Amino acid sequence: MRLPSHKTKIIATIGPASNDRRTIESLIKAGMSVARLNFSHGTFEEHKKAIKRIREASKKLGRRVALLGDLPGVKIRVGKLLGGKIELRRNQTVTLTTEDVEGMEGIIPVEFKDFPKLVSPGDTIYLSDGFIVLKVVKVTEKEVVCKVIVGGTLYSHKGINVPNARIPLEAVTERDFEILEFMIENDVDIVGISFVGSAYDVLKVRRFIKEHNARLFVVAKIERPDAVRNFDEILSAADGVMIARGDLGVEMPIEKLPILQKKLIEKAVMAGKPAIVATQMLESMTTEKLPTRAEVTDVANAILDGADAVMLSEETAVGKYPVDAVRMMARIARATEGYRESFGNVRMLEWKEKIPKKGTIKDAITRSIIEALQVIDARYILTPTRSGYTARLISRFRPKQWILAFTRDEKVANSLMLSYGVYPFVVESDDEAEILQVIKGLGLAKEEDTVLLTKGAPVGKTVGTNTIRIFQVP
Ligand SMILES: Nc1ncnc2c1ncn2[C@@H]1O[C@H](COP(=O)(O)OP(=O)(O)OP(=O)(O)O)[C@@H](O)[C@H]1O
Ligand SMILES: CC(=O)C(=O)O
Ligand SMILES: [K+]
Ligand SMILES: [Mg+2]
Repeated sequence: MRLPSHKTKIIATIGPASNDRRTIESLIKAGMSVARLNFSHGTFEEHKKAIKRIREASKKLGRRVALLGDLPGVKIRVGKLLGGKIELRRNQTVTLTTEDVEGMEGIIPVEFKDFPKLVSPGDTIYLSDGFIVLKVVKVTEKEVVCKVIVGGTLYSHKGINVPNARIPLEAVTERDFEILEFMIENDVDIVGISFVGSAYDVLKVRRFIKEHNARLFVVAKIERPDAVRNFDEILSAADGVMIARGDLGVEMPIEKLPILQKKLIEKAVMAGKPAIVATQMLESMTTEKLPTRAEVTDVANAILDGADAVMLSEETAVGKYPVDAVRMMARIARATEGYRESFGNVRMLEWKEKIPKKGTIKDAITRSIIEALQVIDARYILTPTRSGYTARLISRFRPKQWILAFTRDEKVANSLMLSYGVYPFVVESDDEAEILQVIKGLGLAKEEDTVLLTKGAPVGKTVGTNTIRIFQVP
């Protein structure tokens, strides 16, 4: 086999434009590591088909792909519009209604009965990730009459944001738990929790997963001010985080996004938890064959900020060029990754200094790995890992070598598909001989290649990673 040409993980959302066998295979070949199913859209039937196709394609191509299920959460949405869309013009009067009607010129149905209670005259309402802006003029029991401030084309089921409203709802809804059950039954690997406000929201999902004897890697989506404020506790409760810039860019002043992105990524990377950057990364490729300069630069900068993974949404869900979009991300990643040490925010040699000088065995091992990599020209870092933790700890330092992770557990392997520079393999036993056999068998290494292997040799009761071995492949 050949390892991917890029170490940054690429997440692609599967939707009407990509939910067929051929496109899914092409997405995998182009470099998709994780397929995202957005349960805000589509039916269980469609998602079920997507899951089956992805699993089959991944098997056929011999390329691991993890499944990320994204929960809808408390997002308020536009209902169904006649013909799928309506035009909104500046200064026009439009009525948002909670009645169950199809939308048309001047009338927009809202899928949330208490919507009129959330707003008062003078409030600003954002539609479609903020592309369309309305000002509230009048509120009645079932209607909110607005004036269009910024117009545009509105599509069915687009999101509605009212940044200052206190939404009197739990972040994780009853509907979310039904979907979570579907994800568990259908063997999804990673769950994305939308509109997390505090660690409590994450722990509720964790408890539900545990009660169902399931295991899902839990990603907290940071997309409202509360989540930014409570980021540290959310990060420690979750397995990974997503900077969901679509909603975050409406819920917070948009100009704060760039610095926020850098700060949050840095914290997540240091904690050894994958950081995903999402939304509008190659937005113009939804309709164009090539991205803008600004988009290419955005992807590259997210990588230099230290992101583990970059995500495509409508580009691959409903866009005209889903495969080209993934291919483009892979190209940008490949061209950028080599410059991490000189231009990046997460630099191995600087980060090494953040490891406590008086710390745990793991700290000592991590430090030794980095020292060793500076001295020898190793081909790979070979890491047996039970929970994925060791592989993620090493990934934090973004070595230029691939970290090949070996685990007995399919779920752990799939969760590692989110971590920068880690390529996971499922093995029956994680002893050295088997690992060497696997990599030689796959043609990844040849005799006399130098490799660095981490091990957990029993010391008293400890069986965590406590040993490194550097040797040439026999
Ligand atoms: N099955 C589908 N999966 C994903 N997106 C879809 C699907 N069908 C239609 N779409 C469109 O593609 C866009 C994808 O963007 P994205 O996945 O970011 O969703 P979103 O609506 O912005 O919601 P969220 O903030 O929950 O992710 C959606 O806004 C929607 O208009
Ligand atoms: C991905 C997502 O939910 C957002 O950007 O808002
Ligand atoms: K969602
Ligand atoms: Mg969102």
